[in-house]
Amino acid sequence: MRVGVLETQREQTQLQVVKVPGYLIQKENWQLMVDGSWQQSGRTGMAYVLFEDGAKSPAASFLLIPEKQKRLRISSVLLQRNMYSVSVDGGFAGKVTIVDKGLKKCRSSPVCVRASVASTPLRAKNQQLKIGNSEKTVRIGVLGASGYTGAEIVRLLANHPYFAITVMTADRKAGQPFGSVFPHLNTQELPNMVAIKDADFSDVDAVFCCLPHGTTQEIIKGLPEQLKVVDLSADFRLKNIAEYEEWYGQPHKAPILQEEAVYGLTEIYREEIENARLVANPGCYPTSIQLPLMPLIEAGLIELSNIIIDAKSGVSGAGRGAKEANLYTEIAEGMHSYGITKHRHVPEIEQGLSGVANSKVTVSFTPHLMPMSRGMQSTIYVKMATGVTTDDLYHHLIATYENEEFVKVLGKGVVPHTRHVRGSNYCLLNVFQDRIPGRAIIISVIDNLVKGASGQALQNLNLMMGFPENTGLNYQPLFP
Ligand SMILES: NC(=O)C1=CN([C@@H]2O[C@H](COP(=O)(O)OP(=O)(O)OC[C@H]3O[C@@H](n4cnc5c(N)ncnc54)[C@H](OP(=O)(O)O)[C@@H]3O)[C@@H](O)[C@H]2O)C=CC1
Ligand SMILES: CC(=O)N[C@@H](CCC(=O)OP(=O)(O)O)C(=O)O
Repeated sequence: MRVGVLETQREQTQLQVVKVPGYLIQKENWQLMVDGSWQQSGRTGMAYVLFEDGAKSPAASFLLIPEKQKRLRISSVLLQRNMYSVSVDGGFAGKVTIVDKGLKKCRSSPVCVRASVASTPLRAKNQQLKIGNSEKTVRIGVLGASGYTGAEIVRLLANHPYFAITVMTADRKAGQPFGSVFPHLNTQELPNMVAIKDADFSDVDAVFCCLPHGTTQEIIKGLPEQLKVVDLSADFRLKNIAEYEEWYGQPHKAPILQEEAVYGLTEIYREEIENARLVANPGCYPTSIQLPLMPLIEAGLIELSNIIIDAKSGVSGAGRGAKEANLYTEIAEGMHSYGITKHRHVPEIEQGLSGVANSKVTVSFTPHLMPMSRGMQSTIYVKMATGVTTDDLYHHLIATYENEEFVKVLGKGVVPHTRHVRGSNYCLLNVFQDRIPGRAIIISVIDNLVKGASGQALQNLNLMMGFPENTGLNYQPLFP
């Protein structure tokens, strides 16, 4: 059954409201049908869902070919509200139809469906720039493919319909076939790993830079300027160069690029990331900590002082390079703290929290190494603002993340475990009442290699290239 139709012309940005009283769109049956032609045939078009508050989320991407009709399934998580609109861009002229195969009468209030087409020439041009010259596939370089986060990028891209790896680099393992370094990914057809100096970037549109911090700045500086870059290292995360030099003990070698870099905490800085060329992917601890704390601080629900973070990481967080401290005998059958009072993620966490607070926030942060290969938990102790309850914190986090695919607040009292996010891009959160009146305990878990590194990096590159940010990331966690 048809519930909304819009005829449009190129360059038109027009909303048409179609009211369907007494009906609720069943999200699992909801489809967009586009029927028309595109100015930029052979490129990728985007459908967005626009929410009442002005927020805009990519919903589906599709190849712009002059086909008669195309049905697009919209990511269902975006359709949990009753009112939204849809925009399609990429230089489209034709007809958009919203189709609901399972339209059912519902008991709730009347629903409005708005259909729109936004297809200005500028949008179409941006889309063209984003995708690269006449290619429908984005050509990807993975720098540091022989490391843990590099391999995780390769694993995730195996399911990506638009990204294809054309260049892979390694240092000590340069020259070795990727499948012999990581036999679990042996079935993929991949280029050989080469040293960065031998890599040919003429066949690359975007790179994931999975190199140790300190080596990264000069390497990114040497890349062709048109490449989009997501840097997984810490080299571009701190806005203040002096602070970088203080915490990382070395001079910054690319301060101009530092100014350009956008901090890639996807759910918080989505719009800046969409328009960025260079994204500094957050550290794993800062991801697990800022996702719950930033909205609570911004809303004034917790005090800025007395934030205590007890965090724990799996050993893959330290990378694949051999280090005495990471030997089996040093890690197994026990746990220990490290970096006490001086871990380099402290300034990154404080930078993010201070930014939303508009004043300096300091935290007590102690990381621990756990005898597990992947996973991360941050247990965060906070003092609530006067009159605020743990229910207020809980409901605020629910409201903040209700339309997010990868950040989930669990049901009341349900404890997030690291094993609930293993191999997936989820961050699971919950809030608990402390025994001490006025205080609350927040628990946040991620997989350090996915949401804490390569998964979030892919989320970011999807946005930078104009694709739905969940593309290639629909992995359910491995459990048990
Ligand atoms: N592991 C994690 O959970 C997270 C890591 N990060 C960050 O991501 C980056 C990569 O981490 P991870 O994959 O764990 O690290 P690994 O140590 O596992 O891998 C490092 C990669 O970089 C290559 N490499 C090392 N030195 C050089 C060099 N001088 N020039 C060129 N290539 C080099 C290595 O090649 P080869 O092996 O052939 O020598 C390898 O491919 C780091 O900056 C890390 O801090 C961020 C968030 C989480
Ligand atoms: C277990 C372990 O050693 N973890 C790493 C953090 C991993 C990470 O996020 O590192 P970057 O900031 O370099 O990206 C550490 O504590 O240094």
